[in-house]
Amino acid sequence: MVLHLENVSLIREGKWILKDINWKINKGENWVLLGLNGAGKTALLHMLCAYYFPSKGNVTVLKKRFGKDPLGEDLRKRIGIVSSTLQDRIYGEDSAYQIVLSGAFASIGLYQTPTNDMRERAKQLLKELGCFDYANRSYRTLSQGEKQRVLIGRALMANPKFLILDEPTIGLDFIAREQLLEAIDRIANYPNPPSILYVTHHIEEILPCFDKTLLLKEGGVFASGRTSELLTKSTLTNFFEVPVDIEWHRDRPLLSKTRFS
Ligand SMILES: Nc1ncnc2c1ncn2[C@@H]1O[C@H](COP(=O)(O)OP(=O)(O)OP(=O)(O)O)[C@@H](O)[C@H]1O
Repeated sequence: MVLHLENVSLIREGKWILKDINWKINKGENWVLLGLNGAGKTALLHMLCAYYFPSKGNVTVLKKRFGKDPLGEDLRKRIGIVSSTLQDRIYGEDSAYQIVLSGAFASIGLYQTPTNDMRERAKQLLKELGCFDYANRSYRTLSQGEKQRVLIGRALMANPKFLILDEPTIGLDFIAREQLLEAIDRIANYPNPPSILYVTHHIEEILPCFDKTLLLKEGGVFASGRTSELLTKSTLTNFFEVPVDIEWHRDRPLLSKTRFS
């Protein structure tokens, strides 16, 4: 099991931000976490990364029960994360290559000497993700799309079992977004892939490899299960509380609002 949340709730400043969340991610599953602004996605992710401790309930990630088992560096390496919080912490003067390499140590910046195997793996990831041409450029000079690929490379460096991609397409144009989604699809089809959790507001970004979806609304689970069964006109109309239509085009969903109310 990759993730198990049991009756997880979170209170901040007297307000229930997450309410009674139950959620299991099994090995081999790829999930989308979908919610509108303020639904609690960031709070939930902070809990998975042990930045927040639940006010109630249990969080278990990769067999480590938070608050019971020591978490340590090993767990940090087994969870790869790409998020805007991470992006803000990266050192702009580091090269794309150094940033990918730093993933081997789950560190921000390189403080240890990488082995030759690590160097080879970093180069291979840069190639796979189409970053090789700018491997020696400093991070701050990269475009948003280039930065996101480098961070995905960093997240993959330690061969994680769980890869969390928190709104990775923010700020990307259509072409950069589709290229990034193609790269994510390739990762999902690796021989021994990590389970991927893809957090988004955008239904059209749900790739066929994301077979499971959790709809988060006002801090609670609105629905969860097979993506194809959840992404229906009636479920999404109830979820968004506005009438919507959903169409499928080449196994990708397209959402539209049917009328203004
Ligand atoms: N530390 C905190 N103290 C008080 N309220 C908080 C705290 N952290 C989050 N919240 C509130 O909890 C709710 C959920 O916030 P969260 O950032 O998790 O939403 P989100 O789904 O990530 O939204 P977005 O898509 O806009 O990033 C919001 O109403 C937010 O204002």
